[in-house]
Amino acid sequence: MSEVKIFDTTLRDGEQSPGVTLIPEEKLAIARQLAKMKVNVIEAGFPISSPGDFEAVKLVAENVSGVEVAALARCRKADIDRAWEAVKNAENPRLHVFIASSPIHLKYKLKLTQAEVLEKAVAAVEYAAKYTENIEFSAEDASRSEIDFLAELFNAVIAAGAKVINIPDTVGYAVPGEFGSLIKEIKAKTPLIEQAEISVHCHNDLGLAVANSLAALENGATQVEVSVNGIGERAGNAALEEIVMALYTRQDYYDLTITQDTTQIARLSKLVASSTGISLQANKAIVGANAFAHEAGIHQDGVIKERTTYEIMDAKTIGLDHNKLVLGKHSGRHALKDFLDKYDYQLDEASFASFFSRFKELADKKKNISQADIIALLDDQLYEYQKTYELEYISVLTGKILLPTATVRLKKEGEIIQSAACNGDGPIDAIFQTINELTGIDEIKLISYKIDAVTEGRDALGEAYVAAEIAGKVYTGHSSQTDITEASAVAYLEAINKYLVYTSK
Ligand SMILES: CC(=O)SCCNC(=O)CCNC(=O)[C@H](O)C(C)(C)COP(=O)(O)OP(=O)(O)OC[C@H]1O[C@@H](n2cnc3c(N)ncnc32)[C@H](O)[C@@H]1OP(=O)(O)O
Ligand SMILES: CC(C)C(=O)C(=O)O
Repeated sequence: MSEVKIFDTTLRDGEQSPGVTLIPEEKLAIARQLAKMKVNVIEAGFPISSPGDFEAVKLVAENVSGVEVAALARCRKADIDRAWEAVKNAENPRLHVFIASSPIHLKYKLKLTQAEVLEKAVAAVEYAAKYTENIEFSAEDASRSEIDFLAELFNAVIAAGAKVINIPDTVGYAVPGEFGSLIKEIKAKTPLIEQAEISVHCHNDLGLAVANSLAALENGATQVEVSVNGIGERAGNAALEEIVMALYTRQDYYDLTITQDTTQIARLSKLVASSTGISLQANKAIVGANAFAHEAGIHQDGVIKERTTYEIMDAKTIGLDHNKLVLGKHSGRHALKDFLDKYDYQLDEASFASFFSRFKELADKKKNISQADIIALLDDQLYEYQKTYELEYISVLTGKILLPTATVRLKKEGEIIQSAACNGDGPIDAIFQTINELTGIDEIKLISYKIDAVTEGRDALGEAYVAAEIAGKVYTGHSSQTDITEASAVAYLEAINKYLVYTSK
């Protein structure tokens, strides 16, 4: 079994994502987390590109241990000098030099012949070899290059001292079978190939970066270049988490080993998302919010009975606490029952059947059903409660220079009581405090309060949710009204009424 080396380029190619700039301290924090995950190589930047990037590479090189640190350079002496200056104090520094090899790049961009490119590449590797033996050479746009020239180029740079030859699919043009064959052919056509490691660097323009990288690994590549969350130039790079988890999960298929700590993935992904501002789509493989969530009843039933029916990975292996069963329109009885068991609610068969119907009705109406929604629905059914207090009238005065003042009139068992309180941190707080005064229950701790718009437009229904702790137990209330102050007051009274039913038993 050969070991696959994970070369992470989040801090170099990842930072080439449009709109992303990482300050040196952010790069250091990400590099530390990458080292914690035990990636083999961190490409920390392209030092000639700016003083800030030079600083960042230096900071990473001098402060992160247990991992190789690489710096990128064009085939120019000034680039190589600058890259070495930045990376030289790393525990194991690597110089990564590159030049394009495809006809398109040679003709239009570099305006060089193949012979001139070969000469520049060899000269650059020989120059880098003055500093270190740890040299990686990349043939940019390799997948659109002529294979014989590519093999000749690789052979020449290996002779000049390159220890890793990298075969990038720079513009994400290759498809898996083709890219796998390219690696095989390069191996066959490059006489000195045994003296170097073969690396691949795939872009995701056709959504094939991971598939192409895996095809390359199956055909002899042993280093794969990746970025966290797949960020990078244009559509990005092969995603680190997807490559690592594919190799980890499919050990039955691949004859390859990895040495990374997969439990650091979730943390790393969050750190990169927050530092770069590139948030993740919910269905992103491995690290998206839905990657370990199940909503369909048949799937939830399967997962409750045996997790592996619908999960090929355990959420814990990437550092999450657990998977999620999301209750919604597509959920079934087993998932709802599981939720009730978790919260220790016992319902007989008839009550459960009616609760399930009410839950489905709510799910049809509401896009997002929260835990609080279900508990409120359940409370409604469980507490066939007597409404000790009912709202008769409410008025709230508030404004920029006014202290919020609420006047509340309640009906208590046929009798009208009224009070006004001029206090509170805002109009809703003033309402709640006035109700406390009227009911005489003042040891109420508001645990959560939220307002959702149930419908759209100026006449939207507002749904208020209240969870309040009274005498050590939590009671919930909810109410939908066009007036959100009224909805809030009714929801708050509902929680109090439930408490009164409970304590009178
Ligand atoms: C596939 C990749 O991801 S490669 C990495 C790409 N990353 C980046 O470009 C990010 C950092 N880049 C930068 O900050 C700037 O482009 C710099 C500092 C590197 C260079 O800036 P400038 O000197 O102003 O040049 P500019 O970027 O406009 O053009 C690139 C020049 O490098 C040349 N060049 C490109 N690749 C190479 C190479 N591998 N080796 C030698 N020269 C190269 C181009 O032909 C062009 O040369 P010319 O000025 O003689 O026409
Ligand atoms: C510098 C090389 C490896 C690169 O980023 C690419 O070809 O995409």
